[in-house]
Amino acid sequence: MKDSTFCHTIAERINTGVLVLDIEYNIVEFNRFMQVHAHKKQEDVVGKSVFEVFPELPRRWFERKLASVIQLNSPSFCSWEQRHHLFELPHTRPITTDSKYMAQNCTFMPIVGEQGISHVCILIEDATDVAHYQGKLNHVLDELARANRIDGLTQVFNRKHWEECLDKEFSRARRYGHNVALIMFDLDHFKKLNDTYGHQGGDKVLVDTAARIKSLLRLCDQFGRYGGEEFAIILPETDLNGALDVAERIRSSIASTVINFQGSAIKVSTSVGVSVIDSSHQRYEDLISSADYALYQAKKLGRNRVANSHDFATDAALC
Ligand SMILES: Nc1nc2c(ncn2[C@@H]2O[C@H](COP(=O)(O)OP(=O)(O)OP(=O)(O)O)[C@@H](O)[C@H]2O)c(=O)[nH]1
Repeated sequence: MKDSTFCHTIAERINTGVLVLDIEYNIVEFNRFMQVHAHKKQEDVVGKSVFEVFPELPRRWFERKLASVIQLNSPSFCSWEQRHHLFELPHTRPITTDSKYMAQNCTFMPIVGEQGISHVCILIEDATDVAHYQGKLNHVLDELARANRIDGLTQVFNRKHWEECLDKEFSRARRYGHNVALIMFDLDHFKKLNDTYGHQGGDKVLVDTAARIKSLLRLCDQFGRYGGEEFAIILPETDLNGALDVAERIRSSIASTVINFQGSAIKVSTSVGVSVIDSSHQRYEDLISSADYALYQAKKLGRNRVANSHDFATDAALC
């Protein structure tokens, strides 16, 4: 068998597209894979410009790619991750993918003739399965990353992630001398509420309360569930007066809202502790302790109220 016949037989049988162009972009070779997937016959495309046969090709990009392959006399690769596909070849997989076209890995190879590079061979590999499963994997990884950050019940940050946010915000504020305020609030007599309406009733109160408070906050505020029925909010670039305003808004919103659960109208209140970064806070945990201490004072003073740690600074230092 002659070399060219040998090569032609291989090109016809491999499960990869083979497209050979001359340096004027005219099609010279169009193997069976291409004929089947592009639904075009060899005799209808050979001799025609590749841009006429595949008008969807990104012409400028394609011309530059071929120019560099020819100039450098070196192969070049374009993966489906860079460009999902070059040629609009419908895929034949009985699976749902984001695109109706075959994902492609394309290799561009210079072919050297007697007078230098005369042609460029493009190998087109079907990467639809890989792209599909990579997409699924990315989706699962995103979900996992989200589950790692979000509290499953209330859909606000979980404690671990919220503390990581506070750690960063606290370091930034200390370094640049900026403000950062902390609000911690805890629903009052929640045990009694659970006893009266059951755990499901308690859960509904937590979910509704978290959603309502979230809607009161700015996008840059970081809202987390600190534990049980206790929540915490980081307010970047916020001074004491600003934080007290937000705290009062939270308190009054919770106190004035009725939560409907299985025909019952549940009313709940909250005690709120506020603290703003100052020189006594060496670590972010110190800021949490201050806000928590203020929250404890709000409970002690009768609940359904806001207290700030700066009013109890001396007491706190004694604790
Ligand atoms: N429904 C429900 N209850 C929870 C959840 N996490 C914690 N709790 C309950 O919240 C209650 C908290 O009770 P306590 O710590 O005694 O506080 P409290 O009754 O709210 O009293 P004060 O905070 O002093 O006003 C406990 O009964 C916990 O079981 C949860 O995810 N769902």
